[in-house]
Amino acid sequence: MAFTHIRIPAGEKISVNKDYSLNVPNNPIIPFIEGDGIGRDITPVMRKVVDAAVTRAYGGKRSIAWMEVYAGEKAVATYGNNTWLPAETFQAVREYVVSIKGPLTTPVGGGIRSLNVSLRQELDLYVCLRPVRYFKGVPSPVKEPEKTDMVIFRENSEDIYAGIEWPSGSPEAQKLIAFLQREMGVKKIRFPETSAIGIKPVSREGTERLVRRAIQYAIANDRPSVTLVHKGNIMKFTEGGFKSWGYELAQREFGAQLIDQGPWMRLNNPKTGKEIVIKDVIADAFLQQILLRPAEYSVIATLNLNGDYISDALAAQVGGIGIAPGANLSDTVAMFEATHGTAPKYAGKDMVNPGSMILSAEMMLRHLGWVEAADLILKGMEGAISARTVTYDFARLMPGATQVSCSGFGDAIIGSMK
Ligand SMILES: NC(=O)C1=CN([C@@H]2O[C@H](COP(=O)(O)OP(=O)(O)OC[C@H]3O[C@@H](n4cnc5c(N)ncnc54)[C@H](OP(=O)(O)O)[C@@H]3O)[C@@H](O)[C@H]2O)C=CC1
Ligand SMILES: O=C(O)CCC(=O)C(=O)O
Ligand SMILES: [Mg+2]
Repeated sequence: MAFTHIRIPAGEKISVNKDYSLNVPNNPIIPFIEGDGIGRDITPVMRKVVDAAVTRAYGGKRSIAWMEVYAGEKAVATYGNNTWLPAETFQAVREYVVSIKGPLTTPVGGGIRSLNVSLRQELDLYVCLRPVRYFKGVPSPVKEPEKTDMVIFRENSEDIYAGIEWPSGSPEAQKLIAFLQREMGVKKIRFPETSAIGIKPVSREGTERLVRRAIQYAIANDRPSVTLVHKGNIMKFTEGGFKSWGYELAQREFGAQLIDQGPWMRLNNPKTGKEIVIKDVIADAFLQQILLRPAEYSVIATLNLNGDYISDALAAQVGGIGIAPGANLSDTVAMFEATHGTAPKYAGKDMVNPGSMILSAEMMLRHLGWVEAADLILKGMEGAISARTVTYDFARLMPGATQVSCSGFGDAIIGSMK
């Protein structure tokens, strides 16, 4: 079907096999969303770095055909009529299988709901995958940042992010509160007249598909443990359910056995024969342990809100959200995106760190199987940082470093690929 505003470049579509593996042509069409705020700074730099890596790795045999698709402020400017997320953007992202996006603005307290969350929900991108690793030379607030090496699997389709909530005083909130009080015997709403109210759906299916992907990842990548992070002591049936269903899945599908009386379990990695420990920790305790004993954690499986908080907290330990990459995944579609937002005060200043988006693209290249190009991006990033050529966020913590612009950092990465 023809698009209205999306221009299809010369190139070929990626397709998905029955076993979810990809057929990647040498000139795949990759949709990209520029993003709001600093999106206009970091997205062009990401594209330039990726193109340089691909050219260097494959000498013209492979190239990416970038296809701009629209969301956020640029969509409204392009489509009019207050169109924040055009239907053809969903269609393109689904049809072309692998895409990358810049950050999108979400107003607080009113206005449109999160476009980021809408994309994830609509496309059922149920895994938010956020690896957190240290690059040598990056300034960090902790003494041994290299001990932080975790991969977060954040459930991306349910929890309070489902957006089922009503404002204080609204007829809907009043109706729901009255129902809870009259029909469900609820007596614990402290200020029923003025309460806003939200609903937190957490399902067995949603938990199982997320935890399954986390364990599969641990097996494929020779990781020593998977930790279920939850607040099940307080939210017994939602977060507590996540914990129980996660353990049950590990037993049922991966043959995990209790360690002593449990609840911790172990399973044998069928690829390596090594042990993988399945454990759990309560979310608040986890947030202090990642600072005190980060080496004890490897793969993390958690619910949507916990995963949002944990992502930024862990990113800070290894240098900040300027270099925190990520991906949103369904069984077939993959949409890569940075962990950070639109940082509006820096928009258009060619100043911020493009590292998060570049490393998200590095994950994307690896997902395509273009590992040589992905490796070149890592080499370039490591080279630029070790030469102490960095953007403001690192420079302010690295006395004597050379501060460069957003685009200057991209050029330093390209220069270090040699
Ligand atoms: N996936 C997405 O699209 C996301 C969108 N958002 C949205 O973004 C908007 C702004 O959110 P906000 O809470 O300010 O969070 P942001 O992540 O946009 O920014 C917070 C701070 O993080 C630092 N930062 C962010 N990105 C970079 C970068 N590339 N390089 C260096 N430093 C960086 C800056 O710190 P400093 O001031 O110290 O320099 C910045 O002020 C909101 O509308 C929010 O909803 C938020 C998160 C994810
Ligand atoms: O959608 C948003 O505006 C924020 C999302 C967010 O913080 C995240 O995904 O990490
Ligand atoms: Mg966040």
